[in-house]
Amino acid sequence: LLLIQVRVMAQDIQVQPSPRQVNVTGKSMAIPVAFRLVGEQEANPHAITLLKQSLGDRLGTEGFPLYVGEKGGRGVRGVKRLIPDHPEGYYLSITDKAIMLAGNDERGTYYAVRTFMQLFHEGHLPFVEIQDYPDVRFRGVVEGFYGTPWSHEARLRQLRFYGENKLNTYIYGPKDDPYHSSPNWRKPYPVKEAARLAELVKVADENEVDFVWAIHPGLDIRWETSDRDSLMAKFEHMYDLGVRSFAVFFDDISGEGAKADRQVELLNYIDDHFVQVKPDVTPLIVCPTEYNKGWVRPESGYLATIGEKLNPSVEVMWTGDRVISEITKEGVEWIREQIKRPSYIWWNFPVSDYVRDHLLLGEVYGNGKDIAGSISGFVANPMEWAEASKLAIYCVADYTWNMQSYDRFRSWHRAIRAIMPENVEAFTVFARHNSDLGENVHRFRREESVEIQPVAERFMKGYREGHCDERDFLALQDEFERVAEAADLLLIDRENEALIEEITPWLHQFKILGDAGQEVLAMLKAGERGDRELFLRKYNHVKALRKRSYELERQFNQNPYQPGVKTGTTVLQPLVLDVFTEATERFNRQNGTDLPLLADYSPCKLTTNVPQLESLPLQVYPNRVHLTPLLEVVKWPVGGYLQLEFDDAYRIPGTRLNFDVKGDLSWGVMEVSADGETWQTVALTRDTRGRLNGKWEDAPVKFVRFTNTGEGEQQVYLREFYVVFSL
Ligand SMILES: CCCCCN1[C@H](CC(=O)NC)[C@H](O)[C@H](O)[C@H]1CO
Repeated sequence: LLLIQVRVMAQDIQVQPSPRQVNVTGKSMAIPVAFRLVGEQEANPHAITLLKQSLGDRLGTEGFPLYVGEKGGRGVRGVKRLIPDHPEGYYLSITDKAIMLAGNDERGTYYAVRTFMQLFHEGHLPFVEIQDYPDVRFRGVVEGFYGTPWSHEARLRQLRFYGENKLNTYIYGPKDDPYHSSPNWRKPYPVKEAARLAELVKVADENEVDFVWAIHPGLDIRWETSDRDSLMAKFEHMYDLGVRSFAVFFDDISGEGAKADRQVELLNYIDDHFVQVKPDVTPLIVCPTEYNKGWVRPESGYLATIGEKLNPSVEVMWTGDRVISEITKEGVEWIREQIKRPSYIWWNFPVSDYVRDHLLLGEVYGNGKDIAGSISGFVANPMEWAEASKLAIYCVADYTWNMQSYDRFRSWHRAIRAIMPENVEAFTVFARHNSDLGENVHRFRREESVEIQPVAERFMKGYREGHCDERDFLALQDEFERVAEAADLLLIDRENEALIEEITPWLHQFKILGDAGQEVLAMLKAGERGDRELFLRKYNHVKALRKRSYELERQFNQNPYQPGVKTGTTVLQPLVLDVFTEATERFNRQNGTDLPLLADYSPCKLTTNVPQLESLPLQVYPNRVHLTPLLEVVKWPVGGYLQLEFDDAYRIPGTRLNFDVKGDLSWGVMEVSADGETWQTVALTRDTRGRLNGKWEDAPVKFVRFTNTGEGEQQVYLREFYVVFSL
């Protein structure tokens, strides 16, 4: 056997997640042409399958000895005391005598094989000894977001990805699956969906992932035996499909379902009569109603009830100090006191169901590296974009396996290489500028465009003071060129089509941003040189790009919450707008022109003869326009009208107004028109909260107005008035 003395250093050992203890001798050998497998009968069959898949026909009864198995198995007898005594721990050694893949348990053996497969480095096998085990017991993903649940194919890809990255938990809990939550949590899955879930369980097993099926009964559960029996029957149904891990989610509910003592009674019943009596079911998991510190009401005694009365074997989930928050040592130690057990972290990142127009592709950071001792699990709640979520999931795998050695940038960069090996540079540029959330209800923010941000700030400051720093100018131009290049390279990428399909709207938006950035800088230069003709050419091009950007926003990713497609919102987009505005204002001053500024572009403008509404600002979103609510009483005279005029003809799938008046609104009428001449009335219906809702589904219109056609002046509060429009 040719012993090639290729030097191998510890850092050459590229294993993901990073192993705990690695000793190298510095030597390596060529990969043997044949391996003699020892221990096949006793070892974890999934580990054997994986070995066979990776070694193929090299594996047989002759050749270099390859021992595999769990502690106590004959094949790994000699290294028993070297195997770390931790769940999922393993000992791996490669010498010129033999290869040893020894697990502390079945999953440990599987992970030893996973690590072994990554050591085939350029045709050599390094002589190495690894002792490894994970920091966190349960690691993975909770599909627990609002919005379109992941597809079956996306879930299969996820489970294989978890196997590769030593994640051992996938919790199925999509909020919008009617059989997970109301109204059908009591019903068995229809045949087709049941078969798909059974397949997911099988593929999860093969990848050593616990498939946890969660139920979300709290919206309409009644605390009677009939509903308890319904829930038990549903769990039996899922057990028959192969599910061996179960969860009950009581999050985002109020009323009867939120009562702690009732919840605990049900959970203990499930634990005593289902989990503990079945031979092979893992500990029950519950997501409590008070699942973050911000929502804890001490007088409710909710957490105290959980802590004192819930069976100690039940895992309790926790999202941290707030719904969306970084997980700190102080925070997990606080909750551990309350619930009298380690918490099972539900980390609400990279979930984006409250900023649906943004992609969260940034680094995973902000969580303590010293929390392992106080938590039992750590699962990430992802975006509805499964492939795009893999960036963060990869980093969570790294972080939860070996916290102390976790390096947020190195992990993020390795994630990019793992997900887009053919387009690392382009995807890095794209991810760098698609990571912050923008303003949002949870006030959770992430870094974005970190490298270019100081350059942009310094350049803009200088430009406003009258000088244009050439070096910064060139650096910004280079960055916008890279943005445009990255968009085009990724749009034609075929190595990960599922990912490209998810992010295509954002790639188009990114291309427009790259072009607009280059053009707005060219416009600035033309202005500096007094080249009017060129300035106007660039000015018009940027306006056109802006309009295209708006149209993209109205065409893709439509949803009732944050429709549209945002990219580079924290640094690059504001920079384009700032340079455009400053250069245009300067041009207007120098040439006595009044070229409108970009900010003026809007698809909708307001006209009214009600004095108090004249200067009412509009909140214009890609497919919704809101009137800013007014706190004072509005005096609405007879014949007074408020009119919205759009730049194009649109359908009006929804409109809502709320004047906070007790009686009906017989004095007012809502109408639409395509030409401002002939008008049709929109029927309005009052909902339970006194709001008037309407919609227009006939021919597209350009005008929407509301008029006081009554007998006298009305006094109203403009609480809410919005119109949803779409092409
Ligand atoms: C005002 C209510 C906001 C709740 C938001 N949470 C939900 C529940 C949750 O976090 N459970 C632990 C969903 O999971 C969702 O995905 C996530 C973030 O938007």
